[in-house]
Amino acid sequence: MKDAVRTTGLFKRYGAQVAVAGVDLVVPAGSFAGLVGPNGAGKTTTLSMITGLLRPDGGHAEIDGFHVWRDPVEVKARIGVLPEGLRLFERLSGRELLLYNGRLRGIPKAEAERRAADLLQVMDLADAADKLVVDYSTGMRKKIGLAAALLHNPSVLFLDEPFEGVDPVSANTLTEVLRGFTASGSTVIFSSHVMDLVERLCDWVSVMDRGHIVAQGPLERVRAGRSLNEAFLELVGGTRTGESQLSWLGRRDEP
Ligand SMILES: Nc1ncnc2c1ncn2[C@@H]1O[C@H](COP(=O)(O)OP(=O)(O)OP(=O)(O)O)[C@@H](O)[C@H]1O
Repeated sequence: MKDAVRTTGLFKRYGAQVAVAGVDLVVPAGSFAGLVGPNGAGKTTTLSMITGLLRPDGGHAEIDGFHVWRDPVEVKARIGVLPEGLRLFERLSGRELLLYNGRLRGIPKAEAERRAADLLQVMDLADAADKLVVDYSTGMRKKIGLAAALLHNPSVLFLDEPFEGVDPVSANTLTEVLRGFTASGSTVIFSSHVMDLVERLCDWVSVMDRGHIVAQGPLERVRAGRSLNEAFLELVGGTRTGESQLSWLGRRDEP
């Protein structure tokens, strides 16, 4: 099967801190892939390097066979990104934001308007389409960000914590949109801490810990008969709070 994403020895350090320590990430085309790992594992740094937002100190990354740093135009045309801490043009309305993105991507005006209307409808943002983005809630911002990332029909979609702050009804809608997207052969890669969600949505999982990939492959192989949460805790050495730790917490001394 063709790989949508392939990195070789991807490496990044911040001063003395090695954030990504030689990562070989592989995601087959058409996957709904989860990138999971504890806080500080290097997920955001890895995704930033793959999407061309951050230059690696070593190694390389390919998307649909195109080199992220050598063929940036080819790569940028193929990817959609919903980054962490998304910055939006606050003084545009949701609709204007989508149309502006459409123009940047070279989509003809009438087609961009049609796609924007479809996306606003599906994301349940039609009533807020003419409201300024600055007045959107956290979940609405996620949804308009996702709509903007989908507008040009990318082949590979990168999402950093896409469901954070999104209500259950909207999360369900997003899930359906993304499932339909991968069913047609496109690829989704998203980072999350919510194992149940990853287990429910993904058919491919990459587990990162301290800058390394510690497990990667089809969900069933990574789980190996356990829940993904159990597998995750075993892989990253989940610590249990022993009785000796925080022994004062919750204690009420009798007067
Ligand atoms: N701009 C930066 N300057 C210095 N150190 C950084 C910077 N960005 C990330 N780091 C460090 O790199 C490591 C990996 O961070 P990264 O944000 O990639 O992890 P993550 O897996 O996305 O974490 P989280 O799940 O908490 O979002 C951490 O130790 C972090 O402190």
